[in-house]
Amino acid sequence: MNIRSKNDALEVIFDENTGSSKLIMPLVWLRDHCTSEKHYHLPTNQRKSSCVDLLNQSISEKITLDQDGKSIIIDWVDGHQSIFEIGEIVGKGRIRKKTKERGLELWDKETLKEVPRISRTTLSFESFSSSLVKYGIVIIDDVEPTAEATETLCQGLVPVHDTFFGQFWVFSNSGDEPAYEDTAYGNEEIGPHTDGTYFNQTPGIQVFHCLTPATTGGDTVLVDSFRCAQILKKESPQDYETLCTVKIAHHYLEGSPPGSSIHSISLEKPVIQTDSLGNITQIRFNPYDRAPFSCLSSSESGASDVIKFYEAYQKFSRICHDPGNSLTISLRPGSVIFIDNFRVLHSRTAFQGYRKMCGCYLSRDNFMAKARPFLGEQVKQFL
Ligand SMILES: C[N+](C)(C)CCCC[C@H](N)C(=O)O
Ligand SMILES: O=C(O)CCC(=O)C(=O)O
Repeated sequence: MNIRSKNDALEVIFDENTGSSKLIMPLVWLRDHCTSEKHYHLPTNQRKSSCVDLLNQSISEKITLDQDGKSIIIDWVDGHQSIFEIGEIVGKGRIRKKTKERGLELWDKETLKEVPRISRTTLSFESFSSSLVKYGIVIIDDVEPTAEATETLCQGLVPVHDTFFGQFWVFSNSGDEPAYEDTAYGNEEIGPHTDGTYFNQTPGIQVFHCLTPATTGGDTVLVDSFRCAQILKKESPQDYETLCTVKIAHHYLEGSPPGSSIHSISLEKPVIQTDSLGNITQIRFNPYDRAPFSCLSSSESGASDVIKFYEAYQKFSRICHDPGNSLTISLRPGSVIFIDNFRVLHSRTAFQGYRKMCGCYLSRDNFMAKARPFLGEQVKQFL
């Protein structure tokens, strides 16, 4: 273990079993991470500094290692002293390694033969959350086939994510239940999509329970869009990049044209959302609910960028529609499906006869808060 002052930073060289490692810690970063009482409110785990004076405070007078070489002690010019336990401060500061799949099992038709299932009678939040995080889908069986029982089950698991569709919905193609102006309330085929792309706060988890199946058709097709994005990246990195950067808006309109009006519209966001390390964090894909693409300019290069976007979007859409990448199931009364709406696309085949569904959206943040204690370190940080 070795420390060296370098202008406005501290160079730390330490042994990491496999050899020596070097990290350069800017002094301003160290002062910002001081967890002494002056800067950190322990009972709430919140920082105290508003940062108005942070750089002025970040001038060191003396930097020393404690006797056993485990902590760095910095005396700052304003008289404050910070003590940093080396293992802890390195853990906080090191750029998180890009983990390949963050504990996620990306799947296609070959690798996931069926949706993971749990019986309500043996249900634990641990098994529920680990399947949902790993695969983006899970079915709970042996549920009483009523809207009330489904609602009670969901409320016991995760708080509902409310939208203008209501907290809990019952919908069919009969016109008996309240209907919105969306193809979900008809019997035509709807291709793979994520829901609520027209909300800035995308619903986190989609729940469906088919209370009355159609006479024929009405199957559910599920697609792991993270896997599809991975395929796109491999086949065509440039198109992948385009979908990570070009931002588009989605909307939900009400009223028939020409009198239709916007009821909900999202800010422009990319189809593939990634974190700073390039990990995919969310896919927002709904070709049907896209708002007008306001992208036209007088420049030729602008026009070619627009064409590039359509080429990338078409390629991604084709991958998402490839039967080799999807799993088709028939939802049945008694079985409730939970779908990660940031990752798994759902679609419905056309159907004949009366069909009744119920379901709701669940809050993804609240799900994750409850699930984190059951998840591995890797997964906890990334989702
Ligand atoms: C789920 N529920 C039936 C209430 C509404 C369905 C909305 C589907 C819509 N096209 C979207 O992508 O959001
Ligand atoms: O009817 C279904 O099975 C699903 C409809 C749908 O895609 C939706 O509600 O988002």
